[in-house]
Amino acid sequence: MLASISDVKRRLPEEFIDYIYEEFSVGTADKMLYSFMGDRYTTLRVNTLKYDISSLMEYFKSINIKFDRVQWYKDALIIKNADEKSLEKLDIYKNGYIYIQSLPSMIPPLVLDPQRGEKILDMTAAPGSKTTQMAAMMNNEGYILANELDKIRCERLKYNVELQGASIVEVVNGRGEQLGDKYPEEFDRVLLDAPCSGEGRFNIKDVKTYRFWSHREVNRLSNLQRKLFLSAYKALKKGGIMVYSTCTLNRKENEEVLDWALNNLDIEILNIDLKINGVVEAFTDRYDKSISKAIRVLPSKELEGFFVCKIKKN
Ligand SMILES: C[S@@+](CC[C@H](N)C(=O)[O-])C[C@H]1O[C@@H](n2cnc3c(N)ncnc32)[C@H](O)[C@@H]1O
Repeated sequence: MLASISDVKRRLPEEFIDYIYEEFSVGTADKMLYSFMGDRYTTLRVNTLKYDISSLMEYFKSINIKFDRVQWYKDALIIKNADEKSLEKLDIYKNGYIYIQSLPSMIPPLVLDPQRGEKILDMTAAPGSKTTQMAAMMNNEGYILANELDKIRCERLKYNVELQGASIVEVVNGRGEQLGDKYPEEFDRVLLDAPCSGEGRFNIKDVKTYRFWSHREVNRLSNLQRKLFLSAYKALKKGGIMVYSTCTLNRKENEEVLDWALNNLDIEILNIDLKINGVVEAFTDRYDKSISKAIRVLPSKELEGFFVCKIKKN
């Protein structure tokens, strides 16, 4: 039986649903709730270290896999008639020629824009979607330190880095909070794709996505995100660029972390140039107006929810 919006309201935490209707217009909130029914198209990125988009499209045509291109990213495809499981059976998957990744998750590396030869820190990196994307963007020239706290996820990160042939990546297992003191002002760019409450990826068919949500957990994460932000700031060279991103919707883990950072650190927020449908400005009603340069990807049938901000250290 098909799920309905009342199933979404019944299954997700009531306080979370109330929050969505308080923060967004009824029309937008309804659309977001529809998105929590799940069932998005599978999307992927070609690994340009091993393959290229033209060959991939030719190959998919030859095996009758239908796809759409993504107007803001030439290396990404939306797959119309195959799911993740069937793509995983293909040799191009097993050999690391493609990486299955949601579209919004591809945005933070595009915004960070790592350059060949640079030194990059990926502070919370597993399972490595963005680490491997950055290594490909840099054509394996430069250096990426990819850190992850969770031991099991760290193994997954190592596996993906290896499979994708991302040879400039060094994987380490530790607390991101400690890296700023360990590597002061060492990196040209830092990605902080922070641990978060994941509200943008809630799916009523997968209880793991929302089971642990609570206001208390959101507050805990907001505190952790500030510590990670401070560490990322310390590890960044003066004039360096960092990206702060989450896949969650609430203010505490997004605008409020930035507002805290603007009040306590010497940073400025930069414009994001990508033109993506379904993207809106961050909230500024209670915060520094420059926070409007950060973007919110609203969760929809096409995209999971995301928050992305580009920051310069002065
Ligand atoms: C949003 S996920 C990262 C996703 C990853 N950037 C990607 O694109 O594949 C956040 C990661 O942070 C890790 N983490 C949580 N607390 C951490 C900490 N204090 N230091 C470093 N990593 C942490 C989590 O285990 C999780 O793997």
